[in-house]
Amino acid sequence: MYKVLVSDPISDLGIQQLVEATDVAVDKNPGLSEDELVAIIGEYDALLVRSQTRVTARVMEAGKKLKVVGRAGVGVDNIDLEAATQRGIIVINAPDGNTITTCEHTFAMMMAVARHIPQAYAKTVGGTWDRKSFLGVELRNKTLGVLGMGRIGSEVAKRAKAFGMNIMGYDPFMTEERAEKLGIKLASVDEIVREADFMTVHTPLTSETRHMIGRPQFAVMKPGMRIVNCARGGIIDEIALVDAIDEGIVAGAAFDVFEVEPPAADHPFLTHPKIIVTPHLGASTVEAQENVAIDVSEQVLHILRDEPFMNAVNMPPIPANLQSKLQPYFSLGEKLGSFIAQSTEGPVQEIVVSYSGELAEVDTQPLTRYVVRGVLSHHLGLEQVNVVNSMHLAKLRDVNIVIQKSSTAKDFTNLVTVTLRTKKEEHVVSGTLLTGYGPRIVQIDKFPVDVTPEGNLILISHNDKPGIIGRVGTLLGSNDVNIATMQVGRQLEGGSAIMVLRVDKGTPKEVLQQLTNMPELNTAKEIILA
Ligand SMILES: NC(=O)C1=CN([C@@H]2O[C@H](COP(=O)(O)OP(=O)(O)OC[C@H]3O[C@@H](n4cnc5c(N)ncnc54)[C@H](O)[C@@H]3O)[C@@H](O)[C@H]2O)C=CC1
Ligand SMILES: O=C(O)C(=O)COP(=O)(O)O
Repeated sequence: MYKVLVSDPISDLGIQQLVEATDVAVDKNPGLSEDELVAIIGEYDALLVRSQTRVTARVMEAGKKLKVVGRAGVGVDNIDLEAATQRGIIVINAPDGNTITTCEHTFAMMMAVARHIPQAYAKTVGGTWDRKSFLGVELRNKTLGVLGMGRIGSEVAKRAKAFGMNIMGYDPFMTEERAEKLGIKLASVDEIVREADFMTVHTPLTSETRHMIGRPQFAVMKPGMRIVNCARGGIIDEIALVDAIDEGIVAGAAFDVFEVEPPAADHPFLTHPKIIVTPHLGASTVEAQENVAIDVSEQVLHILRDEPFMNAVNMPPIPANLQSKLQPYFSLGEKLGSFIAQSTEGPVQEIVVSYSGELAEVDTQPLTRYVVRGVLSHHLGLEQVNVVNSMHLAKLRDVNIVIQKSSTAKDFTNLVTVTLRTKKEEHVVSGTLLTGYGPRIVQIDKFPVDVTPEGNLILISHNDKPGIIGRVGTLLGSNDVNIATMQVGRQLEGGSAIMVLRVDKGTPKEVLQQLTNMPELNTAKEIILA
């Protein structure tokens, strides 16, 4: 039974599929402190959060069984991604479910700041009928600068056009073609601050975006600018903004997010007459909360059940068409890695993965992660290594990963070859997927073979002499080790050769030793492929 902890207020309807899953038990416990979370996280396989719970390195460390942290929303700045990656914990988010909702909140804020709605409301309900103090401005014919043209920024730009606004957009990944399609002008931050009448930010908070609007930008800003932030506190320098308003540069600001949340009681935004605020409500609609909770629950279920999943934040995304090409090779890649690690002695120095045939034409990075996982899990344990942290763990241990590609694969449509170099020796294994037969190991070092990569194997290296196969069979038989299949590979008659035996159960160490002691037999290694 998988245990899932929900530590922020997340839509009940959205997590229904988790609650109803017969292999999952869900506990809801919102509002935990870091210490409280650390105390209980050890028993959970998955953690579901929004933006309040801080999933720190301490929480990850205590989460001994933790496989996935699911963020019902977009921003993952409350989750220590580095710590998650190191521990092989997958972090997923629900990037699409709250786009429209946050875009609509941005408009609510933009119009509220243009027409002084919160200030006018407060005065009216306070008993004062004041029609003079709240002269507003129209959006029509004004220029809107959008910093960050991702999901939300693009939706904001589309809607702003309906208001008759001219739009300038800045995003490092925005192409001229896309800008043209959206009917906006690509511009730099500098151009936007100098020319726009309204500005809205929709980037994540990163070292690059922190204070991207600060004193130098306010210094050259078009007077009368109105600024909206429904993305992350800290993208706009809060103190510099207050000064810019007081100096008459900025006419008003609408903020949904703060550098520190909740803000201190004496935060200048809370009392400034030209700043309006909401308490991080961008994603807070019934629809968005259901959407993000449904999306994240679905992916968490996949991860817990070892099924393919989407939206991992600490792993590069795999496009769907690539996923369908690579998926069948994931298990083969991991088994080749595991096979070669078990058959090669000494500390690992280099893993060379060669892809030939059609595989050489696609991005095989995701498959390489499986191969590396296979190699490292032999040394570090299967629990420690997964496809999220396999490359990271290899790098930490100074293991060099080399990728080679060749468009021809001799007799096969595709071939994956893994060479393992240790301080002591070097071995090679190749595998493929045979249509109708499934995965096969087709070469071990220089010997062609045909081995199904599963179960308990014994890999023997020997000299090709009469009688040796019989003696191996007799020894195993007399020790109650039943041989299911046997493959022999050699290059030249009487030369060096290998034997791969599939046996029904594990082979005791003493038996392997007795095999190794046989004349004409060089090594005998047990290889277990799950
Ligand atoms: N207030 C709220 O409740 C909510 C806030 N958000 C926040 O809104 C922001 C945007 O969300 P999405 O549009 O879904 O993300 P997204 O990932 O689709 O878009 C972010 C865009 O910012 C761009 N970007 C990154 N660095 C940049 C830089 N230095 N300058 C300009 N652009 C840069 C990226 O290229 C990307 O296109 C995130 O910070 C997210 O956490 C999202 C949902 C709700
Ligand atoms: O999705 C995001 O990035 C948000 O900021 C929404 O945060 P929330 O889930 O409302 O705590």
